[in-house]
Amino acid sequence: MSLFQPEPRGSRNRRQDDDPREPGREWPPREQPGFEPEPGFGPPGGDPAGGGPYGGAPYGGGPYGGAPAGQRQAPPAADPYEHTRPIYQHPDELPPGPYPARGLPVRRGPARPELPPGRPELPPAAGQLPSRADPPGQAYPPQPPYQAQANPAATHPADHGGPPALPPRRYAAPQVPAAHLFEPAPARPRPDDSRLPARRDDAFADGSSRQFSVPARARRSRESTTRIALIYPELLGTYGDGGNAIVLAQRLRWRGMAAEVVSVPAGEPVPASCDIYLLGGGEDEPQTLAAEGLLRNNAITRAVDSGAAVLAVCAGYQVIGATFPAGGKIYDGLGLIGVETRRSFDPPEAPLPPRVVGDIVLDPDPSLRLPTVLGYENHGGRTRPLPEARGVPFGKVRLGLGNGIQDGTDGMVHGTVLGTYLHGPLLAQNPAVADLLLSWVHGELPPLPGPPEVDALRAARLRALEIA
Ligand SMILES: NC(=O)CC[C@H](N)C(=O)O
Repeated sequence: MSLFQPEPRGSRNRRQDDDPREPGREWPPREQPGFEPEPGFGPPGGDPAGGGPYGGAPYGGGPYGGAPAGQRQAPPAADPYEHTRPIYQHPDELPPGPYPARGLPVRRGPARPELPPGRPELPPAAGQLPSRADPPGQAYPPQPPYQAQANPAATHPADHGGPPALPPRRYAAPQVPAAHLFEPAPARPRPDDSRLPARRDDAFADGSSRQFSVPARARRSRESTTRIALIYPELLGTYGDGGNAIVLAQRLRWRGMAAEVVSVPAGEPVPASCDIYLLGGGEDEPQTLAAEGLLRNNAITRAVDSGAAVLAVCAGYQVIGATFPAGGKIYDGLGLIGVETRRSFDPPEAPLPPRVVGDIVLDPDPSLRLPTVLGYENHGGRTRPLPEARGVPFGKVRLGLGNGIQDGTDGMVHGTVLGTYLHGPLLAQNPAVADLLLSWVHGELPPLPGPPEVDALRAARLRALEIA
């Protein structure tokens, strides 16, 4: 049958047959006698290491109950969604507060003048490239005409002039042949201090080694528009992590501050002038394309050097580290934080499930002064600090896997850079983490509790996970 022929009425594949909204249809459905889930594609709670196209039950082990793959699912409770009710309140019924637009006045930045039509011109040998997001009026050197191409990496302007010289990476890829990664690791000499990355602590108010106090030179005044760069959403946007940009912008606006989300499509140069850079999760191959694009102008590293903050989730976390695996090879990351990622490390870290999918809960590092952090994870990579790494883990894993190494941690925080395995989107479920990032850019901000829907969601999730 041709793919394009209409399906016959009553076909098993017709989605309408399963539409719970069909009149007279019971929802949630009763247990169906004889129902056996397919192995590897089982009901919630299935084996996270199991088969399935994504390495296991995609909704496995969560707060929504469910039986292990291969076992019959328990009959649903009378109303399994009871505990989520409060978060679906109609906006008109919400308690008054500075949350919706009708609360605090929204202050917008000055209108941006129209850019001249067409793309800016670039030099034949491009070094530090201007970006379409940089202020207009800048003199753009000549550039060949823009040509859309299928391969996003190939459209990068640096392709027209050869790769620019890169600044030195903080954490270089260790010179270990890939085959060694699955054998006992050779003892690695600790580099002498002169080779260590520059101390970042001197950016902080009291010059102490507390890395998480407010930076002395908060990069932005409260009056200027905070620019939030969403990096390569087509490549690093598989898991809804773009929501982190919305949360950051909204929490600024609720405080009467102006915010702008600058979406940087793959193939475009990354502006170095943003205040916060967000990198989300992605599949292995898009992840390699993202790393390639980011290494071309290293704008994020330059921005971090002048005080910008970075939140990198999962694939993004792996990409800002020293190295990561994809398709049987090891790729260079940005070296912004001192971690390396592999499919597995030597014992005692291995063996571990090939992929971890499910809820994750962290007790954040005490220096961050954050409440419990909630999210979900879906990754095959395992991440560990390099011997010379500075910074602290984002948190201790209370539920889930995180970095997947023996110390039971997730993520890494160093200066104004936060890498973690937590999707969610992270900031939607953990507004305190959003405010931590904002404080790195703006200094201490007025407290902003809630919103109440998020408090209700957090409470419901913690109850469902039997943590609260
Ligand atoms: N969720 C993700 O971003 C996945 C990251 C990476 N491709 C891994 O599987 O480890």
